[in-house]
Amino acid sequence: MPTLALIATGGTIAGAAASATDTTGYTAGALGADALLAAVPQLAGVARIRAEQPFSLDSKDMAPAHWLPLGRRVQTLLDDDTIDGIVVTHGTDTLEETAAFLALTLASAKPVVLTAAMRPATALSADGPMNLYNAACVAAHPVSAGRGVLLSFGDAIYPALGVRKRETHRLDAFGGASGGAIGRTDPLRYFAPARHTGRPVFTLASDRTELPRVDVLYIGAGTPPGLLDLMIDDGARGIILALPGNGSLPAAWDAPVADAVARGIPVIRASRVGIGPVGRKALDERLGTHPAGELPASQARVALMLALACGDVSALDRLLADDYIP
Ligand SMILES: NC(=O)C[C@H](N)C(=O)O
Repeated sequence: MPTLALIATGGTIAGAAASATDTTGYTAGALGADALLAAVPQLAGVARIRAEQPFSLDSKDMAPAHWLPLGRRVQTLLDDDTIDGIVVTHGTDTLEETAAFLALTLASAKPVVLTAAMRPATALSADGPMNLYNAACVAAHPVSAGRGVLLSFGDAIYPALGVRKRETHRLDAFGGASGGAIGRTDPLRYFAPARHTGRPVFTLASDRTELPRVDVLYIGAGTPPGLLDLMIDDGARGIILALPGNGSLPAAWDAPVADAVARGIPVIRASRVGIGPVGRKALDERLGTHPAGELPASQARVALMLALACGDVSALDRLLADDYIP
């Protein structure tokens, strides 16, 4: 029987409310890993599970200061010959950021599977127990090896890079990049490859405690381009523009963006549209911007933080190239 490490970090999957019908007024991260495991005795038929709880957070409060030790701990467990795979339970709100961080920094062919829930553990028809069971099945199965970091959620399996929360309340809250899910857990099967398969794009120094600041700026019709300088003057070292459509830059932004790039501030063109790629355009050559490819703005931000931390902004173009992520 395989051995899995369960790293519980909080979230609604570990949430508790005063009543079983309350799915909004609950405390995320109220329950520990032992309670999550106790709710799914069927896990005993899937794997031996060693649980640990580095923190218990509502994921809205997750930050790079949590990603860094989490990533180091996951890598240590991956390097342990007695561990066959890892399951990370997490809140849904910033799961896409943590997933991207792990996908871009871990080095292993062993499965690393994130999961979460939309209803607290105390709710009628809580989705957490089945999501946890499925995530353990995914992490324990050899067919999941070499597919990089995955999200198992709502009977679907997504590659970490490109995944995004797309619904505020529905149980199938996540969507993938243009290609969507690469597998399902009803039953477990894969029908598409994952292109990012566990080789790290960025390798961080082991004593790092923070990442360079990168901000996301949502561009509405008529948003003043002067905001760019305000963010840079306030300390942003890189900028993600969440632009209309397929990453269309309003003409008034051309000069300020070119100026920011000339001052050494990398700028990534992402989209404020929920799903779909942002490909390279002639303006990227002209202004020195990078297209986000299939990454949502939230994950492009993580990628740029890592690129700046490693002094390797050119890695972004390899990472974000249109053909990199399925
Ligand atoms: N569904 C959830 O997990 C939401 C929760 N606020 C969290 O991200 O921790």
